[in-house]
Amino acid sequence: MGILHKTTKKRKGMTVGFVSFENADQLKNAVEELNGKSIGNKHIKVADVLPRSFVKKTKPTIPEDPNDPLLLNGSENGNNGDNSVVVSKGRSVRSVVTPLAHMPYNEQLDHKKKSLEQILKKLTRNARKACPEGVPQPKWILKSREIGGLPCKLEGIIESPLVNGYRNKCEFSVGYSLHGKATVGFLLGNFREGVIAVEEPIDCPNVSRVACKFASIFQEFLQHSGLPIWNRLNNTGFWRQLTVREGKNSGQAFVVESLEANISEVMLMVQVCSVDIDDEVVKHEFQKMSQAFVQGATSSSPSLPLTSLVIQDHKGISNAAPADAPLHSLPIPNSLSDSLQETASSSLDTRIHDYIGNLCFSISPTAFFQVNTLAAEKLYSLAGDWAGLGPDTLLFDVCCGTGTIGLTLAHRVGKVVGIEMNASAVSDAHRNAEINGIKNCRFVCAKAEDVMGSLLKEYLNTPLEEETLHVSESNDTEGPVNEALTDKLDPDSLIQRTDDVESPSSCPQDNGKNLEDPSQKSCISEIKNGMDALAPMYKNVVAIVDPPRMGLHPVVIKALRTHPHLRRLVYISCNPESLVANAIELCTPTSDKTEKGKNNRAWRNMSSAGLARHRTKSMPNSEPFRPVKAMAVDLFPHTPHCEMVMLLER
Ligand SMILES: C[S@@+](CC[C@H](N)C(=O)[O-])C[C@H]1O[C@@H](n2cnc3c(N)ncnc32)[C@H](O)[C@@H]1O
Repeated sequence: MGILHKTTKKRKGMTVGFVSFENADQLKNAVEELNGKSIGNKHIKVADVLPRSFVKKTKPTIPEDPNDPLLLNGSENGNNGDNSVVVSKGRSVRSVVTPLAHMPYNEQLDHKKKSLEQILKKLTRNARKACPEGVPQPKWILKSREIGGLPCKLEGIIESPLVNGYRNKCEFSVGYSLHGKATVGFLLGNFREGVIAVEEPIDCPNVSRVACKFASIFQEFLQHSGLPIWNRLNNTGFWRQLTVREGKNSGQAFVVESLEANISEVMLMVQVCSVDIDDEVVKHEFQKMSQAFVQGATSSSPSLPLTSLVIQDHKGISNAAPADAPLHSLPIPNSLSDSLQETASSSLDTRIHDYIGNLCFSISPTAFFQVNTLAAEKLYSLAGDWAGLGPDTLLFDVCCGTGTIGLTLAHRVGKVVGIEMNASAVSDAHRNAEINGIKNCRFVCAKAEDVMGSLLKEYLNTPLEEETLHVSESNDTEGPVNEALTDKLDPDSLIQRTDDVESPSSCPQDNGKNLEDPSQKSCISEIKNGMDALAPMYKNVVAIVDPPRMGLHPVVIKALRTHPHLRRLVYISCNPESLVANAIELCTPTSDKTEKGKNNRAWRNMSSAGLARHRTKSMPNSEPFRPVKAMAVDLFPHTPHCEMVMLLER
């Protein structure tokens, strides 16, 4: 009907469907247009969605994405503003956020290993089912019976060097507690379940004392603030979320016995929604808030570091702000104590730093960085060891964030090509290469699905047709891809994104430091304007992929699978289900009778593995990879999550 909206959802057989909108205007217009309209002999009735009241027996919600503190909070949260919070009896914030905390750590590891084995078996089962008729089953499937149905050996799980207080980043929701008190902490469940109560994080063993303390300072401040806290039932209010990011300013050895002594930088990012609020009032509140943070930090014993204070202004319904949500930094008042005067002078430097091995990483407020730095170091070194690197290796670091994997392995390879869609993370990656004196890395700011094919071709020294740079393989995509990945490519989009890339010299946090590396502005234009001048024929082409929770885009999988020179692929994943789904597509044999993808909607009800099986039917005939070995690294003690690494070869 041409009605603008964000998503629609209706289960088969249900007479009720759900429509969500980008903004209040869209919603208002849809209500006016739709209410009472007839479809066939039925009339549409529009009603508000009321959260179901919480049912006692509901299973505790396990946060879905350990790296995304938003989901650590519950992906949707809220309070109803009148303090009549939905009661979730018997739940504690500790059991929601850290559901394994009641087990000794070695039992937690056993528990995770068993559940990973179950997930891995899906790879064997689905690849066996998807193997085309007349094509022999690969050896790894036949041999799987000898190892209990696993596609390859699960070599174990590497424990986290730090078990408590390991998170270097926490996003605390602002809401009302079960007792109606304005609270800064974690949700007791998610909005979908009707749970909107927020409780203090004090009992969550994965949160550091420093982060807890800042949450409590902010909570105290909110009791006296003149501006309202965010109400998720009607999407109004001002204060939404507090992110605490911790960093180090020197690479000296980590002292496990005294965790706080290792933290020398703290960035606080406060998310607000300033719509319809007078600028002067906002300014005054921010001043009071900065004072409160400084006062709280200096009066703590020992005092807490506070090096940057950032405001993120976000109007959207969920707290998940887009990467381009406006950010501005607030000066940190240098009154109160001498120790803070020093930090005040650097208050415009809105970044934190962390160390992996002996490399320093400079991280901007919204860029991804693994939340457990010491365990991440183990993860990256495992991935490097399995990747079979050498001076003749070209390493693709797919979904490279701030460049962590590529930069830590750069000294072991000929060249690193990193691909990342978040412009500030790419800018950080360039800066990180510069500050660590690393010269053999190139970072491309784009969605991997838009450039993977072109980059692989470039390093094969195959001349690229001008059009292929624009067309992108995503035209072949069939069936579902995650919403975030369904962007239609417009011919100019690649060029557009190049311009979006923050040039380090114009970066407000740059303190005037001009990093004169032309490659920093290169991005897609570099691919277009004649490729890497030196693009030699690397003997050994390896990819380490570390995609977000939903896994790799089908176009990226196809590009990796159909590139004959790519013999080894190391897949890192925080979601073993999507790793398995992607591995089904990478490892299932194909035949020369490729089916054209049918444009039916049956995929809507398919599991991720079923969907992957379906996609293998239209994979061009190509040599499949085989799973060689897998290993987990526990980055998230006390939660059911861990990172999984799988080596694929052919
Ligand atoms: C799990 S993080 C890994 C980052 C990095 N490898 C690290 O360990 O710090 C996933 C990264 O993928 C990026 N990303 C998400 N979708 C992407 C896409 N379609 N193309 C390229 N990068 C993407 C995110 O911005 C994020 O930085």
